Amino acid sequence: MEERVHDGSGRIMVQGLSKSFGPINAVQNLSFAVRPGAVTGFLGPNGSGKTTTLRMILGLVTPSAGTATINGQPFHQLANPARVVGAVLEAQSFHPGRTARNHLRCYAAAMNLPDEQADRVLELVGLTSAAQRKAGTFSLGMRQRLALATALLGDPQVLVLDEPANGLDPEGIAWLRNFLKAFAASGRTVLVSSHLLREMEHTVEHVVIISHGQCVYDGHLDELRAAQRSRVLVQASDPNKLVPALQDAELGIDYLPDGRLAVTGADSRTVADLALGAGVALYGMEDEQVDLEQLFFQLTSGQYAAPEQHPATAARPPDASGHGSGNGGIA
Ligand SMILES: Nc1ncnc2c1ncn2[C@@H]1O[C@H](COP(=O)(O)OP(=O)(O)OP(=O)(O)O)[C@@H](O)[C@H]1O
Repeated sequence: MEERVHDGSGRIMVQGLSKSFGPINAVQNLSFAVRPGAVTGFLGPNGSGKTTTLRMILGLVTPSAGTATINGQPFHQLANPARVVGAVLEAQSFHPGRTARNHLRCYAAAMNLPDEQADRVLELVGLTSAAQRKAGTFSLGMRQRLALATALLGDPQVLVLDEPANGLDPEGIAWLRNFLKAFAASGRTVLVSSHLLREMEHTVEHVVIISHGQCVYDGHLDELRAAQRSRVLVQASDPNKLVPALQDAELGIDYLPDGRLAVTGADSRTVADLALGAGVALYGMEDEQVDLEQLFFQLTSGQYAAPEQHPATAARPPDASGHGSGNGGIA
């Protein structure tokens, strides 16, 4: 291929980005950075503002406030955007009667790229054997691959994908995971949205989680994992007597609606010993493990009580209201 446009930082910077549609505040004061070399997951439930944010990054929606830049420039100021950013937004439509190869050749011609580039990207996405098939006969998973191939035509430095795993079977998801990881490992930038943390758990290193258009977590997935707290759920004969003993031991206590206490900071044996010391009988005890999926649900439903802040890290756990400052971790 001729001249490459890989000389920029490859960074996506979102600063104070907001978008309202009439009374709907789809995105509110959102800030985050996406760096090359790792896959960044942009996670949030349906309707949390992911697509609107990605469309603002790609210059398709005008922000109500704030900025989004790629390589330090707004999308519309990039000299050759298709060579800098490849994007797949929602399920794309293809001319049903056109073969995959011809579809790609049309786009390659529009970008001034040689025909051979079509075959190169078909191979990259594992569609070589379907090159002569009409796009109208493709399964949803194959259409996702063809959309990705289209995004890759310009050999971009940055990939932005909106829910690319939708419609993929487990094998397709595994393939996508390996592809995105390898793409990022080659020093490029990947921002990929999903409403399912589980789907992205093994793909992404860095996560930006949004809820109601606001950032609730921006940091490494490993640090989010470390923030998982297991709790001991205790049914005590006299909770009012047990609570001071737990407080003296500096343990965390939540009151559950069913009358049990949820204790953090100690294992069940320690809690049992403290109850014994306080002369309180225990009618039941249960270890509760909070998995990543639950944590994601708690973060995005706004009911999450924050773990201790990790001062030395850029990770930004939410405040007690379940919402972060919205200024997630800009370096
Ligand atoms: N063009 C529009 N006009 C009016 N409201 C819109 C428009 N686009 C998005 N919204 C609203 O903005 C909010 C955020 O939508 P957005 O599509 O960005 O969320 P999302 O996280 O991508 O969700 P999904 O995964 O369901 O696409 C929603 O309440 C949506 O209804």
